Order: sequence, then C-alpha cells, then structure tokens
Amino acid sequence: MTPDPSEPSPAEASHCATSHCATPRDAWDGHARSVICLIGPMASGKSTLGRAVARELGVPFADTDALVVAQHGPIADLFAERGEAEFRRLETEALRTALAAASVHGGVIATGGGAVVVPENRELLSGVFTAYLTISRDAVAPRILRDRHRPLLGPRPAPDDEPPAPDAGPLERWAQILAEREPLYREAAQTVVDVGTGPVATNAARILSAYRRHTQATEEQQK
Ligand SMILES: Nc1ncnc2c1ncn2[C@@H]1O[C@H](COP(=O)(O)OP(=O)(O)OP(=O)(O)O)[C@@H](O)[C@H]1O
Ligand SMILES: O=C(O)C1=C[C@@H](O)[C@@H](O)[C@H](O)C1
Ligand SMILES: [Mg+2]
Repeated sequence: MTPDPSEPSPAEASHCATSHCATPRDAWDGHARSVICLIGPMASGKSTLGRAVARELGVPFADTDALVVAQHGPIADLFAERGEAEFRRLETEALRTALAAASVHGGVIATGGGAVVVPENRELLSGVFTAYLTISRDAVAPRILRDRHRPLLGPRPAPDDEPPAPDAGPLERWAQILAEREPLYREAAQTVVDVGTGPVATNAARILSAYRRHTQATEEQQK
C-alpha cells in the first residue's frame, strides 16, 4: 500500500511521540534524534554521566539544576529564600525547556534528584527514554559526605512545638529520601541502570547500551 504523505511515517510518528516535538512535521528532517533523560537520587551521577553519554552520542547535554542556577541563582539560596515549591516550579520550567531543545537537536538531560516528585515532570518524562540510575548507600557515602551543598541533606529544623530530634545526618537523610522516591523513579523509568561501581566511562557505556537496546526493541515492534 502506498503510504499517505499527509500521515507521519512510523519512524516519524515514533520520533515525535518520544521527543515532545512542538511542531512535529516542521521539525522532522528524516533523522531520529537521541533523547535520554536521567533520573535518580542525589549524587548518583546524573550530571557527570549525562555529560559523558551526550559526548559519546554527539548530542547536546542539559542539566535542569544548572539551568535553574544560571537563571535564578544557587539552589541552596532558592530553597532558603523562596522555598522548595518555588524551586520545583522553576525545575519544571527548566525540564520543559531542555526537552523542547532536545526534541529538535537530540540531547541528554540530567534532572535534579527530586524531579520525579512533581506529577507534571513525570508526565513530561513519560514521552522520552528515561533511565533510573541506582547506587548503593555505601557507594554514595563519600560523595554525600564531601559535598555539603544539597539543601535537603542539611539539618532539618524541628517544628516550633516539638523538641529538636537527634540529627540523622546527611547519609541517613539521603537514604530516607530515596526510600520515599523509589516507587516514583521506577514508575518514571523505562530502564534501571546500576552506576554504583566502576569509572564514569563504564557507567556511561551501561546507559548507552540500555538506550540502544530500548531503541532496537522499539524499532522491532514497529516492523
Ligand atoms: N562513576 C563515578 N565514579 C566516581 N565518581 C563519580 C562517578 N559518577 C559521579 N561521580 C562523582 O559523584 C559526585 C556526584 O555526581 P553528580 O553531581 O554527577 O550527581 P547527580 O546525580 O547529578 O547529583 P544531584 O542530584 O545532586 O544533581 C561528583 O563529585 C562526581 O564527580
Ligand atoms: O533530590 C532533590 O530533591 C534535589 C536534588 C538536587 O539535584 C537539586 O535539584 C536540589 O538540591 C534538590
Ligand atoms: Mg546533578
């Protein structure tokens, strides 16, 4: 049967479904763009590995935390002065911007550790290949302990009417937050990649293999 030129081809339709094309027909030039989003707990390596994967694929890299910082200043200041809810709003804006750019040029996007707590972000992520990066508490410990800029891992102020609780410490808080978010990470991801051991290049290669397996499986389904 001759394909109807007014309809997107299977490859085009798939590209547009997975890349958030604002104007699918105009943006399509016959080449599928690689779009990969990385989610996972704080310090799992989303930013570091995202940059390495983007370099390997030859596509742009975007980091939603960095986008927010570039436009609005340090994350710790945003949390302290404008509150977490406002940070989440800015994070969603950054994710939308990054996805829109990636739908045209391809791209790898590192999200912030808490992106999955916002339903709108999960909806956005559902349109692209999303990898959940996992890491054990032992493996993440040195990273968390040497780098103290993450506001959610700082001491929690006790509510006014409660006596101060013993400080759980940043690593315990990291583990508690991960336990709360784990189902959301799993729900939002097409694949889970353990990045707790090995150098950056090895973990970047693991993410790329998972992406290529997924792409191949999708293409097989469309045949
Ligand atoms: N494979 C690796 N081996 C050793 N160190 C790593 C590896 N991947 C990342 N790191 C280091 O771990 C730290 C945290 O990594 P990174 O900032 O990429 O995490 P993240 O998931 O983006 O964190 P956040 O959620 O806070 O943005 C950095 O100091 C980075 O250099
Ligand atoms: O896990 C989180 O909620 C966060 C992770 C970081 O990437 C930043 O987005 C911010 O510190 C919040
Ligand atoms: Mg990061």
